[in-house]
Amino acid sequence: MLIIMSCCTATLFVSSLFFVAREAKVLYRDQQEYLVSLADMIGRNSAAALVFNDLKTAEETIRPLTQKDNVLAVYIVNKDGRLFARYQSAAQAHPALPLELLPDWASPDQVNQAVQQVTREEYTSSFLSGYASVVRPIRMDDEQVGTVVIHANARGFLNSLRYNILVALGFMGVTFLVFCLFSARLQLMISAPLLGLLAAMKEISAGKNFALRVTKPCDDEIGLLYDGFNHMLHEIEERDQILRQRQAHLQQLAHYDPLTRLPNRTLFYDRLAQALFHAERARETVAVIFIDLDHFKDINDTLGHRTGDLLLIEVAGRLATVVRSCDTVARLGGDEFTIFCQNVANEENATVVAQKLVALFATPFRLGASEIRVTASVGVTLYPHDGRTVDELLMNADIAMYHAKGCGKNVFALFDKKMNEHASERVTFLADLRQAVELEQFVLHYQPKVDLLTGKVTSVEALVRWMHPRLGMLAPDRFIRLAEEGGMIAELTEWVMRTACLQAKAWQEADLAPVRVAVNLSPFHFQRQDVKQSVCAVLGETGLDPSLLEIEITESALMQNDEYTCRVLSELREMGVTISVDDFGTGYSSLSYLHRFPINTLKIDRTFILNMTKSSEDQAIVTAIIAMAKSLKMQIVAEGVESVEQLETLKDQGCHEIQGFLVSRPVNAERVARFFTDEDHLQAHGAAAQAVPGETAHHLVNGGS
Ligand SMILES: Nc1nc2c(ncn2[C@@H]2O[C@H](COP(=O)(O)O[C@H]3[C@@H](O)[C@H](n4cnc5c(=O)[nH]c(N)nc54)O[C@@H]3COP(=O)(O)O)[C@@H](O)[C@H]2O)c(=O)[nH]1
Repeated sequence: MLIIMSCCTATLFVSSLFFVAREAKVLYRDQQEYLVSLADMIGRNSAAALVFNDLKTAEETIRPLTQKDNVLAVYIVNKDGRLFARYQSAAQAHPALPLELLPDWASPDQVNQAVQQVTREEYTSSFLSGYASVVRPIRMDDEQVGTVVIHANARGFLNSLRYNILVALGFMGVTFLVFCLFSARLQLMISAPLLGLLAAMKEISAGKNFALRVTKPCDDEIGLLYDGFNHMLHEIEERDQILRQRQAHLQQLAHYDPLTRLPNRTLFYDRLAQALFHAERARETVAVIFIDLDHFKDINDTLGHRTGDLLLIEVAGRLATVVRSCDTVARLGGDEFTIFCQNVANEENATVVAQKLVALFATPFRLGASEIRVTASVGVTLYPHDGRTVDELLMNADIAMYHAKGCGKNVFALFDKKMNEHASERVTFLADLRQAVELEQFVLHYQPKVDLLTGKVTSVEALVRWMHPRLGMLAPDRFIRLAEEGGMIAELTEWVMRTACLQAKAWQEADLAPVRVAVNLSPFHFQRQDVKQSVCAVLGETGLDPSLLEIEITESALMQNDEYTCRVLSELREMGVTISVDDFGTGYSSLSYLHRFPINTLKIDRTFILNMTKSSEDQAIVTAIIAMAKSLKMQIVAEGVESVEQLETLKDQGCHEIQGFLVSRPVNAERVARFFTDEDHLQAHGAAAQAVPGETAHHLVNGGS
């Protein structure tokens, strides 16, 4: 704008200057011509007066000039060079003129000098100084008879010049003003849309609102610029949306459990830390609750992971109904859930929440067509009483939960400092077990299975015991689960299998009747290890005939990953190994499902045998299992037979074999070998049963052990 305005102003100035100068020149010429014509007219009129030395006429000639207010002085000089006639204006101030200074009797030289002086440039063309003069000869018949000198002021010329300059300046000013207005308008036309764009850009970048759009003011280049801007915004908005979606997804993944959509461990820790911070200032109590489902692993193993997942989702939904909106329910992983409740008034209130949580599991979970019963063990700890940090509180809630599990599950426990001792005991116990596996601090006891028709021992079950250096001989219930959790079960099972096979081989070599030995396989081990490979290795190592090895797997192990299970069992069967299903009836398997597996034997769980004589339902279950197994051409073993009454009922039902304290408790290898005779081990019980069944059974149990 400045450059354009400067150029235009300069152009205007130069052009105005040019026109003013041109006008001045014309004015000057007009003025000159006027004076010359005036002088010539005086010369013509006074020529005769000069010739005839008629002063009066000459003065009359110049008198009209005195009326002209621009004429300052008029001099007529005769041919002798003397001042003949003169007129000098007294009214108008003017500088001293050369002839004015001369007296009437001045000599011709003086007059001539003065005339010469007037003739000189400064007096003839000094318009700008405000005066003009002309010197013209007076002629008569081509002879110069005198000279006329006129002095005039150039006020008219100067006024005209001033007027012209003023007009030019006025024109310049108006033009400049119009130009300024026009250019301002022009600038507004260009800059207003750009400023609008700039304002929109600032608004968008401040509010990060990329959904905003600008309305284009015209269809020219600026309109195109607006279109481009909107297009750019559209692309940014799209990318922004994708970015936000991805960020939200990442946020979700980072802070929420994808299965249950509950907060995960990270978010729970974060929220609990904040809650503790708040509680510290407000002097409030916070309850931290740890919930673990009982036997969830079995459900997962038997009904599959899909069902397990559905159950976890249902559990998550139920847990959320117990707490307030300000509390947080989270899933730490697996079947472990945590809750913290803010501003809990006292321990009683925390107890109420824990009771409600346990009660939540009283109603079975309906998953599709099936109904699942699951319970939970709940541990509760309180801030600040039991701990001040997130880690401490969670650890104590976990300890309390383990304590609840130890108390028989499906209960809650409030943290007590004494529980810490139990927890550290567990850690010590785990370390002991690890060492025991390394040092092979175990022994095997064997329990015979007896054929109900012949009364002879068909096989023995190898049952492991831990010879703990401090605690003495420990039953497997005390350490099998721990070995599974501690990742030692495969090593332990291999030891059991190798020892049992070596023992069976030893019995065979001692010319005892060949007895099959049964080994328990943990479902954990079965699913995660190459079972076939370890069985082959042990058989190869010990040289035992595969037909003398029996593998017992639980019903739950059978149900998980059935394709894999079926393949492994078939391979073992092909090798000649006998396959038994342990604890049958406790799982969730459909009876018709069994025929798909290469199973030799079903072992009816001892809980059914125990109640069989008292409960008609258990009796019916046993009858059904026996009938079904027979139709599938499977061998039936009844576990936990303790009384003659049970023995007789099983006989009547057509059960094939029994195992239990009635025959013998699990005993060491030497003692169990006494059963490997042709003797009918049931005959005595039959007779005894007639007499004093309870006593006989008791005697045998003790004797067997
Ligand atoms: N994975 C492995 N599991 C094993 C191994 N050794 C044992 N176990 C499992 O531990 C559980 C407990 O075993 P245990 O304490 O040895 O108890 C066995 C018997 O003593 C008991 N039994 C036998 N007869 C009776 C009876 O008449 N009454 C009664 N109350 N109990 C009786 O039953 C246990 C054997 O049961 P089962 O295996 O189902 O045949 C137990 O689940 C073992 O399986 C191992 O090496 N690996």
